[in-house]
Amino acid sequence: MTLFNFFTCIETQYNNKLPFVVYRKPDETLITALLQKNSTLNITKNFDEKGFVFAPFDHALDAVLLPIKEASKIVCSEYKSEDRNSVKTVTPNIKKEAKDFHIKLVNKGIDAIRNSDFEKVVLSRQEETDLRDNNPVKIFKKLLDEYPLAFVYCWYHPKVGLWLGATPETLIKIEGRQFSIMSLAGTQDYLGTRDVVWGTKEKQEQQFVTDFIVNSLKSSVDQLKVSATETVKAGNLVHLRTLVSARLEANSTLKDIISIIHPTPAVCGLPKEASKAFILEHENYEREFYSGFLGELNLDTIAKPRSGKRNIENRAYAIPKKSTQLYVNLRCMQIKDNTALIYVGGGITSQSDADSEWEETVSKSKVIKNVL
Ligand SMILES: C=C(O[C@@H]1C=C(C(=O)O)C=C[C@H]1O)C(=O)O
Repeated sequence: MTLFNFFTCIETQYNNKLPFVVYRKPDETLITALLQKNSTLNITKNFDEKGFVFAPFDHALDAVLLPIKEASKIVCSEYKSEDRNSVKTVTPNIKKEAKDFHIKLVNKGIDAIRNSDFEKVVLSRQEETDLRDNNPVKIFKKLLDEYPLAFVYCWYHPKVGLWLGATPETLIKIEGRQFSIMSLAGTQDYLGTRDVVWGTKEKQEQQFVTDFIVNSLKSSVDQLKVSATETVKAGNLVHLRTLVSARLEANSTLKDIISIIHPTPAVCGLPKEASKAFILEHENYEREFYSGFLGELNLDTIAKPRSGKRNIENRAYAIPKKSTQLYVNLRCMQIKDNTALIYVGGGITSQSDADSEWEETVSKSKVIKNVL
């Protein structure tokens, strides 16, 4: 399909108020869109259908499914970045009350940690920005251009809303029974190199995430492996990242694994229930789908042979498998009329400093503001 036709189909779908998702996976060129043929709001409870899932932060709320059987799938492989002369300087437009509220919130979190209510909590805020242009396809293209290493998406349902983002964080990838989970936390501004020194606060907050993933999964998986921790670039920021991989035991389902790990301490806290209760009580807005997850669910794929040789015998061993690739919904926004609601947060530990945590959310908000 030509580039023009591809984006015209998406615009028509949006104008007709029909649900769709369009996305590009990290470091790939292929863009995929699923266009739902009706406006039904489908929900998944068991994560056993095939389609695209969009799940909220609060796992007590419903996850929306775009079922593959109710959708037309279109792809585009020839997208090239356009030179848009986009203005990159972001004018700070932050209300003093918003800053004061966030600093108070972080200090409340630090006090609760010192009081041993929990060890880590991720506290966030929502920032409103007026849009010069609210065309989702134009904004999606800018996200594609700016963030080639992110999972870039635009998701729409007339009964739910319009969301876009460019997230650096994978929640889980599963092919057959083999899976990997990302532990991503710790943030610094990117200053031209990934060769940076990390403080104990950042190392500890990321270690909390890795330990949580390993400890909560070790009894339901085999062959658990933990990678070395590295510094990764995500737009104007760098983070610490570790990958945990394993095989699902025969009697564990995707639903089991999701309910164990989501929301991870990268977006919620540790322990999960106490930090989540604090978030729901003290943040002054609803996270909805921010820090939830989204992605392809149980799609058919052909598993590649293990050997690098691409010969006929190898192809004979290629096995059809189900593949799930879910991403954490970060560096995202919701568009309502001419306003973008941008969502940003950061991990608070006993060593946090409220002013630095505020600055971290300001840096994170630039990921989205850069494209508006
Ligand atoms: C919560 C966010 O990001 C998460 C929190 C991070 C941190 O506290 O350093 C880093 C990456 C993400 O796991 C966000 O971007 O809103």
